[in-house]
Amino acid sequence: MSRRRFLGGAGLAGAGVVVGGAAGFGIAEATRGGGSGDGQVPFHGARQAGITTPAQQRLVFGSFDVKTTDVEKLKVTLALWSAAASLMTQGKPVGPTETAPANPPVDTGEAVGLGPQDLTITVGFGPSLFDDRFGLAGKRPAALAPLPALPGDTLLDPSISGGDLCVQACSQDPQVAFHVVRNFARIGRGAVALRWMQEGFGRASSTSSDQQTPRNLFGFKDGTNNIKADADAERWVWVDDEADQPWMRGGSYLVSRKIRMTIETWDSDNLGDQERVFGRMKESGAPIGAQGEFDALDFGAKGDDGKPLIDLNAHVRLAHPDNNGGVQILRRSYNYTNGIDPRTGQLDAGLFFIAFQRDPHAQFVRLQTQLGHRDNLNEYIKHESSALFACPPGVQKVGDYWGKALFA
Ligand SMILES: C=CC1=C(C)c2cc3[nH]c(cc4nc(cc5[nH]c(cc1n2)c(C)c5CCC(=O)O)C(CCC(=O)O)=C4C)c(C)c3C=C
Ligand SMILES: [Fe+2]
Repeated sequence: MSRRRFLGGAGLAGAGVVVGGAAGFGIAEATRGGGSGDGQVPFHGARQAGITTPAQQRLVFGSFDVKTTDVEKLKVTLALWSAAASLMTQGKPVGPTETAPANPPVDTGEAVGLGPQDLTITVGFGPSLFDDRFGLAGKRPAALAPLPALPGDTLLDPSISGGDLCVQACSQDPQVAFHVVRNFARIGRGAVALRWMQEGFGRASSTSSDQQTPRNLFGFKDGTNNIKADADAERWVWVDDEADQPWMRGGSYLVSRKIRMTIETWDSDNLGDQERVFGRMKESGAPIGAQGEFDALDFGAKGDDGKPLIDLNAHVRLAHPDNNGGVQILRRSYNYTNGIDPRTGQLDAGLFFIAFQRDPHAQFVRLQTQLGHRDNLNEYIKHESSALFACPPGVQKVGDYWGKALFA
């Protein structure tokens, strides 16, 4: 298929995907809905949704390997995905669910009638996409160099790490989010294949001051000191005009870490120690020694015994910008459970940690190096998977596609 043909939409129609027309633009003013499922987050825009968008309740995250070595097929897949995403974020199927009885329906059907549910679909490119298969080696940004080995990485499982492409689907409804990854896999069959997938529930990071701070599976408020102001996002999340690779301007880098939490051990720990681990009070979320959740952390405060109120290896002390040269990240994590670990009979559950930033090496790596060495929390967690993706700027209009400037 020629470049002109697929950019003209012939490829989309040929693959059975209805190309989103001008209807996709009419929702620029759409509001985020309540419980009715009709909340829409605009898909088209200079920046991808699903990064600074207030975190929805549910996540389905898919990592894909590219199976073709034909760059045109890869581009067609990304164009098909972009057209399908425009439709799904409006609550529409990606094509007819009723076809001739002899043919499979184009849309798989499970999201019909559920509404858009604040769906956002965020796509990223892994470092491995920039090997010698697609002629992209010279276009890999310095910030997309693979993550170095970090303390605590010894238990990482390569089969659930990395990937050439990622899709982060977030929604208020789990089936709407699942529908995205399933249909992306279906649309891309022959060109891409799912490598690993992770579901998440109960957003475990507050990303907006309008949201009540949610709790992680250890029962602590998570996201209190997250990036919430636009100015901080400009400084720490979005790649700006000085980027070494122009195609990433307006994008962001996503780091994911599946972090198993040893819940049974945690549940037998006493409350005082649980609070010492984080440096915050469990119920209120306040820093130890303070009253309110949003009170400042005072790392110099000492108790009657002369010891620091916030332990020297407390998670919040080690992760705080004051102790990391000012560095911040935008956390957008979700709780997860994959049932019971058959080897131990214990809960297989934890935090699917997602962070967005403009430079993962200067930000995530710096934080995790310090946390991995000293964090009190390490006694109760295991990092099981790791991935890094460059999320390009947004798809601006119908006919454009994720990464168009990369392939230009
Ligand atoms: C490398 C970055 C981080 C990893 C990995 C990480 C794992 C992790 N965190 C919690 C729970 C909490 N984290 C909290 C704060 C916090 N965490 C990080 C970074 C990582 N966390 C940062 C930058 C911060 C903010 C520090 C600050 O500025 O004060 C908190 C406290 C509440 C809050 O501010 O969000 C909790 C609770 C878990 C359970 C976990 C791995 C499973
Ligand atoms: Fe944390």
